[in-house]
Amino acid sequence: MTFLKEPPHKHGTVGRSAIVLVNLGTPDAPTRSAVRRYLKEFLSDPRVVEIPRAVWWFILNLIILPFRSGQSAKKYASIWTREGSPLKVHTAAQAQQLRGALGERGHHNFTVAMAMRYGSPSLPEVLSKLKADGVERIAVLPAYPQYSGTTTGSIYDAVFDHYGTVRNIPELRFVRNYHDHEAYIRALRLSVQAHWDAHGRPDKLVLSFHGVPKRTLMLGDPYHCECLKTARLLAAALKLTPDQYIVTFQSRFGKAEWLQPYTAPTIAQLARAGVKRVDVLCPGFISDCLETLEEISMEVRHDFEQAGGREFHYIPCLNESPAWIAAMAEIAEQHMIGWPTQMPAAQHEEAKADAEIGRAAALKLGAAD
Ligand SMILES: C=CC1=C(C)c2cc3[nH]c(cc4nc(cc5[nH]c(cc1n2)c(C)c5CCC(=O)O)C(CCC(=O)O)=C4C)c(C)c3C=C
Ligand SMILES: [Fe+2]
Ligand SMILES: [Fe+2]
Repeated sequence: MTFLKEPPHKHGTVGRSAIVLVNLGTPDAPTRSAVRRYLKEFLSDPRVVEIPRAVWWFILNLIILPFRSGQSAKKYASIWTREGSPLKVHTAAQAQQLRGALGERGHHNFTVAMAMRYGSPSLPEVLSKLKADGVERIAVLPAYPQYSGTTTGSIYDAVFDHYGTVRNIPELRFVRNYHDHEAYIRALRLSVQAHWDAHGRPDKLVLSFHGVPKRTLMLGDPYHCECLKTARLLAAALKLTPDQYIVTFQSRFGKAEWLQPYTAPTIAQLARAGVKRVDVLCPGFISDCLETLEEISMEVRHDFEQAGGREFHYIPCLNESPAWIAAMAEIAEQHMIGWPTQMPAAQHEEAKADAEIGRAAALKLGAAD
């Protein structure tokens, strides 16, 4: 076993802490080849597709990638912006604003970075850069409020895999979920309230979460329960009665049964049943992306209108809303407890003196400076 080369040890520096905001990832461009590369990495993850590897290799390489890459590229092209993929643009902006919000709370001796589970910037790339910058403590913040083995679990895998190749491993902390965090629910409530203050209220609020195969629920994945809890807390915060909202699951992939009810047919059925206006919120996504901007705001909107619905409102994700940035700062702060991010000057001096002693001793042992 060989480990990655450690950067030269710098005596006289104070170890920094870092928050890494990790999102799913997205293609580098809305082209067939870039989407194929992204889908291949994503769909080869055994956390995402739990089918025996040899069987899945044939299905993925001979059926899914040749057909889906071109279709998905067209969808990506319909939401692509001048700055790039919305998912990446929002995640980068959130990381930058989180840095500012934590600074306002007095945390200065730390870094905020963003990474993607698939595509770039990759976790190994970002974690290596943090090491080179002298980071000694890392809190991993997944962009998923609800835990699922398919998403959060897979981020943990990638972090563990990376540190399996590292000699000097930093202190690690992981945010597991925040589906019921008061500040997250508050940010969702404020976003819905602002939409209703500007546009009036719907006949039905649809809370649409990304689906997962039903089998994962039966095998113990807590995702379904966490989605339902988010919905219950948000409905209570908005003072909604059970008939004023519904929880659905979108983005089904493949032939197997996924969590039900499915978003698209449910919304079409609402229109057929005489519901004139629906508002759709996707609380499981903290950034707008293909699944919200194209699938919900374009495809599902079309289905609703075709089925006789009159008014379809898509309520954007939390993105860079001030309440969400504040919520992220609160969640991050709770996971940095005890870390010297607000290090007083006296401690800085003490750490420097300790480092000098260490440097002198290491030099005596023949270490390079
Ligand atoms: C194949 C199985 C999939 C599982 C399980 C799954 C779970 C899951 N995904 C998200 C969040 C996002 N998924 C996004 C895109 C996307 N998801 C799948 C498949 C599964 N997802 C595919 C194949 C794709 C790519 C697009 C396509 O070809 O349809 C995205 C958007 C990415 C973007 O670039 O904008 C997000 C975000 C969650 C939260 C989740 C389980 C809880
Ligand atoms: Fe997905
Ligand atoms: Fe449940």
